[in-house]
Amino acid sequence: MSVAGARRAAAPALPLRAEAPLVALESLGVRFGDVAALNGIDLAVRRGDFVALVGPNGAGKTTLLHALHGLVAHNGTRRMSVPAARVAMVFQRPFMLRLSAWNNLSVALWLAGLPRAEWSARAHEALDRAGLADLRERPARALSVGQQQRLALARAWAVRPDLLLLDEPTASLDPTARHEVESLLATFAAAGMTLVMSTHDLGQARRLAGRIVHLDRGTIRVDLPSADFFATRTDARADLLSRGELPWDV
Ligand SMILES: Nc1ncnc2c1ncn2[C@@H]1O[C@H](COP(=O)(O)OP(=O)(O)OP(=O)(O)O)[C@@H](O)[C@H]1O
Repeated sequence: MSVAGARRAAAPALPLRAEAPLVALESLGVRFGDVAALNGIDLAVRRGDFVALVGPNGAGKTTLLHALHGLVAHNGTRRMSVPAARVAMVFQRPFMLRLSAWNNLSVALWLAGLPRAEWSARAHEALDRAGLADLRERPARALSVGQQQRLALARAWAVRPDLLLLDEPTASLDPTARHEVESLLATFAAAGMTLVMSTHDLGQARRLAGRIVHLDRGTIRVDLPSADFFATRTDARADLLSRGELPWDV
């Protein structure tokens, strides 16, 4: 069963749909000087969603992730339904402190304000989940890039964010490491985490996400359940194909 399918089977659909969105952007715009990076964005992310943001270079994907996080000045509205919601972000290139893998996790748990009594159990569980238990004492920066990215995901998982934002999380990885990261993300999704991920890999979007948002020049052109996006020959798909964003076999 696909990740989206597993999630549908596990989750009671109606109560989730009835809830207020975890985060909602309404008529949101972001400018950098003369550049309108985002314009008229209406986007509601609900608990348990796995949204893939797709679109060409410069479309506004990273800016939209930052807007969801509340990190950029904007016009329009950004609403979060959970007060003091935890939002975590994972980048294309993992950023590790010059500490052991274990201590990188401990620092994240400390910064998240979690009780010290919980740190050990959370760190063990997160490292196990990421397949890094044997590497816990290694300097994080001495790990391979793929291992560091799994550590970044373990670090995010350990604090149980309400929302996990991922900016092209596999763009720097070889196929094996990419597969490992995708498997880990699938376990996060199956556990009910809410994820929004930018990617240039439409195959990856199809494998992981339940919903595809296609951005172009700062506006949302398509926002569809993944099955509908890939089942229908939308203008967006044709456009992505022509720009080389979408391989022919997806
Ligand atoms: N800090 C900034 N200052 C000025 N312009 C910016 C800044 N950040 C982004 N932009 C511009 O905003 C637009 C959207 O950029 P953004 O990085 O969000 O696109 P993207 O879809 O993530 O692109 P890519 O796929 O290349 O990562 C681009 O025109 C970019 O040049």
